[in-house]
Amino acid sequence: MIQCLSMKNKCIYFKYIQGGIHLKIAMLGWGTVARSLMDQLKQHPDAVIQTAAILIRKPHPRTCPEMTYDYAAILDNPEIDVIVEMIPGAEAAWNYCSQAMQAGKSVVTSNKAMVSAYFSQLLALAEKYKVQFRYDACVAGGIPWLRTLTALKQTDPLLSIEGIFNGTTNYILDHMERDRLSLAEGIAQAQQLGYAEADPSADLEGEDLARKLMISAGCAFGVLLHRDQFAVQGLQGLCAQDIEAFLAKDKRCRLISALKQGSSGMQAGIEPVLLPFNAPLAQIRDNLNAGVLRTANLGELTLIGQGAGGPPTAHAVLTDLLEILNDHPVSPLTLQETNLCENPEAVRYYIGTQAETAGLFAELIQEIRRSGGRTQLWTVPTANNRLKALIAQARAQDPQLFAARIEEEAR
Ligand SMILES: NC(=O)C1=CN([C@@H]2O[C@H](COP(=O)(O)OP(=O)(O)OC[C@H]3O[C@@H](n4cnc5c(N)ncnc54)[C@H](OP(=O)(O)O)[C@@H]3O)[C@@H](O)[C@H]2O)C=CC1
Ligand SMILES: N[C@@H](CC=O)C(=O)O
Repeated sequence: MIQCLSMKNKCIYFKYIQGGIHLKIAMLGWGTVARSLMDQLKQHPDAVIQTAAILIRKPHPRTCPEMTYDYAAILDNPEIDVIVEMIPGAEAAWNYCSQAMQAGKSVVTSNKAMVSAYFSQLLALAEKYKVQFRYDACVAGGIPWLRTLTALKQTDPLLSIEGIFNGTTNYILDHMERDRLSLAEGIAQAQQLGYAEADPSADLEGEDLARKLMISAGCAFGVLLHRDQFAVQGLQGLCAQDIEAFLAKDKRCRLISALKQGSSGMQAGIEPVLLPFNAPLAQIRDNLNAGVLRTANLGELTLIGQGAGGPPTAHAVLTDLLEILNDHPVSPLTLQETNLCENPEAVRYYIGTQAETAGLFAELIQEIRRSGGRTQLWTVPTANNRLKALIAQARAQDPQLFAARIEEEAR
């Protein structure tokens, strides 16, 4: 029996099979996340979700009957309720997902490049065509981060979010320290483990984090951040001598994203931070992610879990699918434009660079040493914007410069 449930102008087809409700999906992509999703669908005790089609692209061969190169046929198939989009990059995915919603199909995606680039358009399409749009897998892999932000802000406005949201770079930092891997070896291992983006420079240079911060900002604060509103610094230039210098000072480097309501407005930043060994975020190992949120009444809440890789990401996709199947409503989200401001506090930085460039910081040096041809300096507390401007100038001279903000005490 087929029953048409009320999704206003378009129907989702539910089938009652042996007493269980059945949802038909089409997967877009057949990579790390899609294969893990297929495994989890097969393991699920109630066979409630059926994969009717898998969109692949040539020259990938059709290795099972569900595989197709024909997206139009997927869109035309009225039995397919949900498009599960798991490909890299914004543009092709946006074409697929926008067409899907216009065809009355709900969309579940793990694609943060697309969601961050087309966030308000995707929300508007879902509203217009009365379909569901779910994207929990886009941030922090298996941690229910976005759904927690969305739920909490309804009772208590969020004050800040921060944490570690890229499994690849956390894995690299952890294993450069523990196994003395080089940056290149760390990237290669993270790729093998299925943590890295198709283009791993998105992980290394922090663009993946920028996308995740933009999506988190929408769910936490209802704001639409644009990529050109905030600076991002990744791990480019980091070398073994830098790691040795951090250890000698009882510091551990982590790539931290933060978004907070300051006294003069909202501040956003993504950069490497040197944490004392006993800081909570310094304990985050391997590909784990840790999201810390603060609200006025709840205080601080930290969620730690698998942040990258097929199984945790597919788990988040499956959770979204089951919510659609169970007809859980999505909390309405509208995004407002906002202005960001600079952190006005004085900060200290570590800078690893070549001898010639180090001279730019002459007035600000608290400590300086040389190691293996690298000049390593620790600055005195200095106005944030002055230091950032000097670092940008120095990096133009030495692309291998690595800079990290120093956090003095564990918070
Ligand atoms: N891996 C992870 O830990 C996480 C990934 N994500 C996101 O999930 C998505 C998938 O990631 P992942 O599975 O790791 O990526 P993979 O690179 O492993 O797989 C991507 C798949 O998409 C296919 N594909 C690429 N472009 C197209 C296209 N235009 N049409 C049809 N198929 C296409 C690729 O096909 P082909 O083989 O032919 O290139 C491949 O099968 C990405 O958006 C990623 O950012 C999100 C959270 C975590
Ligand atoms: N490349 C990403 C994958 C998950 O979002 C990461 O390493 O975190």
